[in-house]
Amino acid sequence: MESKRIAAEKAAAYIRAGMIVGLGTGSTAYWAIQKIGKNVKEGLSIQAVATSVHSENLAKELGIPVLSISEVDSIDLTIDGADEVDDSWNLIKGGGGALLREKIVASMSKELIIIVDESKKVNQLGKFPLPVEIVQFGNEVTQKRLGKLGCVPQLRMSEDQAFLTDNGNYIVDCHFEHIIQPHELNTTINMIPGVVDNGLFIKLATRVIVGYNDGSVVEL
Ligand SMILES: O=C(CO)[C@H](O)[C@H](O)COP(=O)(O)O
Repeated sequence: MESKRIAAEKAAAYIRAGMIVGLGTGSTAYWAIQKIGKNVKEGLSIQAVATSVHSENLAKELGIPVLSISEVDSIDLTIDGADEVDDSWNLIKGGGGALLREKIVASMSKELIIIVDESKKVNQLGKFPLPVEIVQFGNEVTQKRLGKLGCVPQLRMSEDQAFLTDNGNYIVDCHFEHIIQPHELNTTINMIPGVVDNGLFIKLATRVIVGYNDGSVVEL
């Protein structure tokens, strides 16, 4: 908890007045949104774009002005969490189910600061199941095709129903264990009909900030 908060607060220090700021999703991004809300209350003038309905609601509760994605052409700085970060700063994201909006916002951002606690740093991606957002139509065959890529696909459930993203789609968590060529896998997955996008974020992060349990925080 503390390691996530300190990473988030270090990232928030990069925000300058007048910026359009992308707000990530998850328990680490939560702390960034809290800090931004505090700064806004103290007079910082920014506008934000959120990566999920949940983050948007939180931002509004804290008094952060939120724009719709349709109102912006580009974003100055986005702060978001990740489920895994490798040595090349490639990421697995989507543990919270927000990968599609997160990837769209990341791709529009001049700077993407990833904030993680130390448990998220890995040498190779893949231990964390890779989330893939798929449309409901034909989802059974899409899941089978994902399985042929060498993973065990598992439809994400919420209680006894399929989990639905903010976009009304399903998430399949693909258990690979080892992802050797993340760039190629990203392309291959996204070529499957029915796949909307997947949680591999390749060469999108411009800064990674890691919070440690001993209270230290390191920018990679
Ligand atoms: O990609 C995400 C949500 O879709 C999150 O950034 C990722 O799951 C990390 O979450 P947390 O900070 O709670 O560990």
